[in-house]
Amino acid sequence: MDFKVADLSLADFGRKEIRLAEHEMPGLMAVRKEYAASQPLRGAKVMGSLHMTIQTAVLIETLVALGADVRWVSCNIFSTQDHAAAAVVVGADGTVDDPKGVPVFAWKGETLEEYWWCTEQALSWPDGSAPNMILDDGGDATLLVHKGAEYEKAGAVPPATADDPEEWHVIIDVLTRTVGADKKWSKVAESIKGVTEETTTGVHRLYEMHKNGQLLFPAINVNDSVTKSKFDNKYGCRHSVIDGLNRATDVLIGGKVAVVCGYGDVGKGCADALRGQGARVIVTEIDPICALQAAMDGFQVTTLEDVVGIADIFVTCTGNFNIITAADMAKMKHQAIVSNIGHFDNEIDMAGLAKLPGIVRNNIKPQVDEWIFADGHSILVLAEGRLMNLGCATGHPSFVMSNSFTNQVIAQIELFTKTSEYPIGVYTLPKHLDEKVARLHLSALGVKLTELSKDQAAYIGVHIEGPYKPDHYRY
Ligand SMILES: NC(=O)c1ccc[n+]([C@@H]2O[C@H](COP(=O)([O-])OP(=O)(O)OC[C@H]3O[C@@H](n4cnc5c(N)ncnc54)[C@H](O)[C@@H]3O)[C@@H](O)[C@H]2O)c1
Ligand SMILES: Nc1ncnc2c1ncn2CC[C@H](O)C(=O)O
Repeated sequence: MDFKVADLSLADFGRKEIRLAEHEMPGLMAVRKEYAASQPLRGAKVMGSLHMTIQTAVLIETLVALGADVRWVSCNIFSTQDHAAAAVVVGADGTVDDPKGVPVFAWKGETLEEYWWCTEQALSWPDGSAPNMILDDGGDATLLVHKGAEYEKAGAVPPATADDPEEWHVIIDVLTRTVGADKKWSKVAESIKGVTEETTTGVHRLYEMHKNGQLLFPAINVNDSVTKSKFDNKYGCRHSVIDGLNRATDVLIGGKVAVVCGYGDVGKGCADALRGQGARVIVTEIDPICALQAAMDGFQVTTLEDVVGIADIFVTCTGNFNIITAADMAKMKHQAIVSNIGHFDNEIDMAGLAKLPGIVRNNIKPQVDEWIFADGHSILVLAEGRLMNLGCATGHPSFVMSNSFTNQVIAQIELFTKTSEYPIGVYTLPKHLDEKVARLHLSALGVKLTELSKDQAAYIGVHIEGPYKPDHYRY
């Protein structure tokens, strides 16, 4: 079995934490039980590109329990938990000397070249065959397949230019090496029945590709299951943004001024958490509705320009780019903390910061850098601008990821077993499946649902067993 992880001897530690996590992931354990006999993913060859954490290990082993053949990478160079990766490779029945688990290509602290090498490895099986399903988070695996097929069709790979980001140069290098007469990427694209996408930014990429007529296979937007984005994005970040700040800096948050850029699902969770720690939280927004929500939730809402010189902590969560520029950072207080919890690292202009005259990078510890400006003052940047809850901490806890990942498994089953019902396009799961995911998580929290009477159901126009809301309902 081919794989590449940091240290296989960490497998025993990882297995212990996977066992604890299973207890906190009732949705995944329930679908393992529900589908154990029918094996709906038998024949599925799933390439996964999603943060290689203990929670993801439970997801991977659920896919395998349902019959899937899986290969895995992380979707971020800092988010892998090495003991989780080791445990997945070794497997529950294997040993370090005789691993019987799943091929994983991931370790914490990958270079960009290594990251894209890992993605390339996981997209091809040892026998030369290709995956027939992708489970993506952010869309990097989907991007590599699409660009490879596009350039094979065009007959050439365009060179990266000096203005292109460093990562695009790395991607072009991979494609220049692999695009050729054998039509490797076109065959991969033809083999794939569909992709299930985890996150907001990845979903945005899918809708853009489909709008431009470029999408090569159907996609399920897992992010917009209510039991994903209104839970993971909000309550998950509410938990893990503080974890990231504490593990990175141990700075007191109470009494400080914190700026949250973006008041969507993630921003709502982050602002709530920072206020809970006693910070005075200021929100920036472009959307009048989200800005009004923030104001009515009691937050000051203003522009970054107004507060960049007085704030102590910055958290970007917009899914947009260049939210905090190098010029902004130069104006910040001494030892202000700058972080991003959005999917990609382009929310903070790290390239612009590194180019400032006289700037000095002083590494404090892994994923914590002091950047010292020519005038002598400095700021602390977390995880090199990459998502700090996974770069500086361990991401969301298991229970909230169980909601997200139960949606992922259901989406994989939908797309793999009912492909003909999904012509190329981007879909969300039907509401009854969303409500099913919620139901699977209620008893663990001691929830006792009220039963609708027949008359009440008729009165509000729903079936007793649901769905309980129309598709246009906003939770
Ligand atoms: N780190 C994690 O664990 C985690 C979890 C879930 C999602 N995410 C990522 O976090 C990001 C945000 O996700 P979301 O679900 O909250 O998205 P969202 O679309 O719900 O919220 C983003 C908000 O940012 C606002 N915004 C956009 N540009 C802005 C700008 N220039 N200034 C201020 N506000 C701006 C938008 O109006 C929107 O309200 C995405 O990249 C998503 O993939 C990360
Ligand atoms: N613990 C986690 N394991 C895997 N992925 C995680 C974890 N915490 C946050 N994430 C990020 C995925 C999240 O659903 C997203 O939308 O980015």
